[in-house]
Amino acid sequence: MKAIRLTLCQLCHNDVRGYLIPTRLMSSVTQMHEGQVKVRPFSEIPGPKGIYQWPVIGTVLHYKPFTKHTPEKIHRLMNELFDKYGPVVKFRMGPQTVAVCDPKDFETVFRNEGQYPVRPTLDIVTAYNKRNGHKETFAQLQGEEWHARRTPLNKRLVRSDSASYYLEQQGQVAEDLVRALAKEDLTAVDFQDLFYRYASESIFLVAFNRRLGLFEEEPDKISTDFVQAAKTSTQMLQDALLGKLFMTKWLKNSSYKKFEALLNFQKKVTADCVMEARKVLEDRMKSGDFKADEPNLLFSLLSEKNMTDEDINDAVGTLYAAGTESTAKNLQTFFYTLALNPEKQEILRQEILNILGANGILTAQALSQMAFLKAALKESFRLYPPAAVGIIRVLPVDVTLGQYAVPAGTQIIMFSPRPSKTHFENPNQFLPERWLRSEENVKKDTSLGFIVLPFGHGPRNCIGRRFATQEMYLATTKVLQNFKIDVAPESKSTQFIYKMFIEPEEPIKFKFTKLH
Ligand code: HEM
Repeated sequence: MKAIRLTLCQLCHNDVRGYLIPTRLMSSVTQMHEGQVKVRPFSEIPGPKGIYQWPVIGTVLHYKPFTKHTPEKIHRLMNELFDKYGPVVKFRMGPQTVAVCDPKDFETVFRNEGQYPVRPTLDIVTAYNKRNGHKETFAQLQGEEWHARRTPLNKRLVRSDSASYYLEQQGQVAEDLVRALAKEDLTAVDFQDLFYRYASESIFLVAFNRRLGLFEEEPDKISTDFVQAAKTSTQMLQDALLGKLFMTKWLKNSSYKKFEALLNFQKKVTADCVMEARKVLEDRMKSGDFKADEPNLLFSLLSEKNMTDEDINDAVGTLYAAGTESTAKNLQTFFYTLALNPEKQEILRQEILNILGANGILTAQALSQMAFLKAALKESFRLYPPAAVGIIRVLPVDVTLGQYAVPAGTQIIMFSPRPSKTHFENPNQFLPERWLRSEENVKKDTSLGFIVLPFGHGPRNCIGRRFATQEMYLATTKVLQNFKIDVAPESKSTQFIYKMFIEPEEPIKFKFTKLH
């Protein structure tokens, strides 16, 4: 089962002979180890052997009915492999893969990822784009092509003030969420749906300059159809990531046709919304009401000479798609963590009330003072890592991981959920305070800074991280100003699974009790 396509060739799997590091490798290794280190060849990396190393079958054999594991619980499989084989494991996850769990190795990988980090892509998306004559989606590209498409977005999404421009508008969405949570008799599924609507509405207004209206009594049909199409296609992408739709690369089977129809519809709505925004922009330009440093993302992209309409549609469509489930699911997990830890929830509420009062609105200045809020979210990310195998790289150079030589072109998984538990005192406790004192800890060992990486790291990290955190801060401050968060007893031992991002095995029965 080849779930993942590598765009760099995998020619380099020949063993590295000789036990001392060759001179051309030393640059990457000497940063990590002093003096000459004995390096063992790639062939000696421990892991399942024999048939487990065969293409397709080697991956399939890790899961039911051959083992007790399922792709959604890949974190358990990974932990089992590390328990058995040590901190560097070679196994099949699609291609032959090396998985590491030591933050020192994460540091080595990131220091060697180069200017254009390579992350594996999804075959079904590439097949769709090729079959329909579209350019490849920017998040699927590699090398200079990826860089050229990411650069204009970086400029507008990653600057510290890029998200704060939307604070007020996104704050109104947080108020809609609070009103919806105040309704009685909401079920566990309703809560899940509300978090989804919140994330969807918030990022849609950034990407398309308008509201979807999902909190209205009767949302517009186009909006609900668009959201449903995005939800279903994201679920299909999750299946593809877990290796379930690999035939769609070769066959236009029924799954592929469904995916194609969903994407065609989303592309049409996206193009209509962007065209509408272009008309508004043209009017503004005619009346002289447009400056070169426009802070509005869509207007700013539309005024960029180096971007075609197709590039812009792809960029904002990708931001919407990548920014919905991710934020919804992680917001839900954060609320769950706060519900299980009422004393910490109270400390956080007091911080919010001290800075904002009972009804105040979050501003960039207020946010800069909320150290406990930021520490609490980081600690929630540590306890419940957003993605199990979310950070993967294929390096352009050979490196040494642990004591093993890993050739360029190998798929490398950095499994951060494990050091999130092994490298911290009282790892199962929710202790936001540990991040308030973290400066000195991080100074002691730089690799510790590579453990809790909810948004990845380096030039290819999550481009939407400022928006994701802003939306989570907005929702949390508004909700804690208004409610006490609790969960029903049966949800207190919720197990989490991964479908691209973390989600509860069963929907969580939240209880939002009004404070006033
Ligand atoms: C809590 C919410 C989110 C989490 C946990 C998350 C996590 C991640 C991670 C782990 C990566 C891979 C990074 C790497 O390989 O180093 C990523 C990539 C990406 N994320 Fe997010 N993300 C979130 C929200 C968002 C939002 C709101 C947007 C859009 C506004 C977004 C857009 C993207 C895009 C486009 C990429 C691919 C970037 C590229 O390939 O250049 N994400 N995200």
